[in-house]
Amino acid sequence: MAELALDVLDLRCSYGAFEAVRGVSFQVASGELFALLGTNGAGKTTTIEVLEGLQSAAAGRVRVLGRDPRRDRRALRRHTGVMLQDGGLTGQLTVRESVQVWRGLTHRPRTTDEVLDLVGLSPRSGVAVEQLSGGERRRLELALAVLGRPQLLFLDEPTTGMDPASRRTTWDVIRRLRSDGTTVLLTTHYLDEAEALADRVAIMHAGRIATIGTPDDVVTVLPARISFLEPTGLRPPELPHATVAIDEGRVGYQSSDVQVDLAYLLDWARDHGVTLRGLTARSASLEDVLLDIAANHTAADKAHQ
Ligand SMILES: Nc1ncnc2c1ncn2[C@@H]1O[C@H](COP(=O)(O)OP(=O)(O)OP(=O)(O)O)[C@@H](O)[C@H]1O
Repeated sequence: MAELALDVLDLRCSYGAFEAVRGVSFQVASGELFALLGTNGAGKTTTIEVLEGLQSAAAGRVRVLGRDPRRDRRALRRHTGVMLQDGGLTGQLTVRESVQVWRGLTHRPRTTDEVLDLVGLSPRSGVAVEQLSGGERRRLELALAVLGRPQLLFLDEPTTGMDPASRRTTWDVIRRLRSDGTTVLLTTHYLDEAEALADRVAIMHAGRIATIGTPDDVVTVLPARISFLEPTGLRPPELPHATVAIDEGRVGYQSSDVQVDLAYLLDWARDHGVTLRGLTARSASLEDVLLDIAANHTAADKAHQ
């Protein structure tokens, strides 16, 4: 792996007697966009707070840009940008004034025009923060996080409250930052966001990393899905590599060889003169993987409590 921006080895964190992070290890290369995903209470925020130097680890070794995030917090602050879930903006200031205030606190900041242009807020520069939409507010928080051209950017739920168009604009900004060489650690509950943006993802559950890899690799552990509306008066066929279930008028197959099964299904439909209405065939998604992890780990988690 290229130079490491993040290096986490066997991290453990506790709140009193409760161990919230139970031996987490991962590495993020410089310039990589890495998404930390998981179920509620999985330990993502705790892990990120350790990386940001806000919390101490109970055990393990953590390096951020080669430094100890707790001991070297001040030095690291120059090289990292943090977009928090509630960025502490002042409602009466305009967008431009907010950026100007933060510029005064930032080492070698971008110009106000550059950063507003980057996040698409130039047309809103004279508007008071309290009059911004939720999505515009998140984009202003993103502008403040990248004001100091950070090497490493922490993005915590960056598109919460945004409509689809605003999300796409924000994705483009994040992609641009990444292509300029910024390392990004993203957390999000929108799994399509991780699919669209991340080079690699880790899915945490109950204090551990359940799976890690590229989005494509992570989803291959589960079968692909084929589905269509149930044809009237005809039993759907058995497919060579799939199991089938019918739910509320929709036929759903889970297939370990989607190409062979789909060809078989289309032959069957032609031979029987059936139109497969609403036909879809797709790989498993990150959401399928997360749901599977949550369902299958439940018994083991209970044993730990
Ligand atoms: N200050 C605290 N005191 C006690 N327990 C805590 C504290 N903060 C977090 N926890 C517990 O630690 C576990 C991990 O919490 P954490 O916030 O890191 O999870 P998360 O993955 O970020 O969850 P979410 O997606 O719901 O925000 C949870 O069971 C949570 O209840």
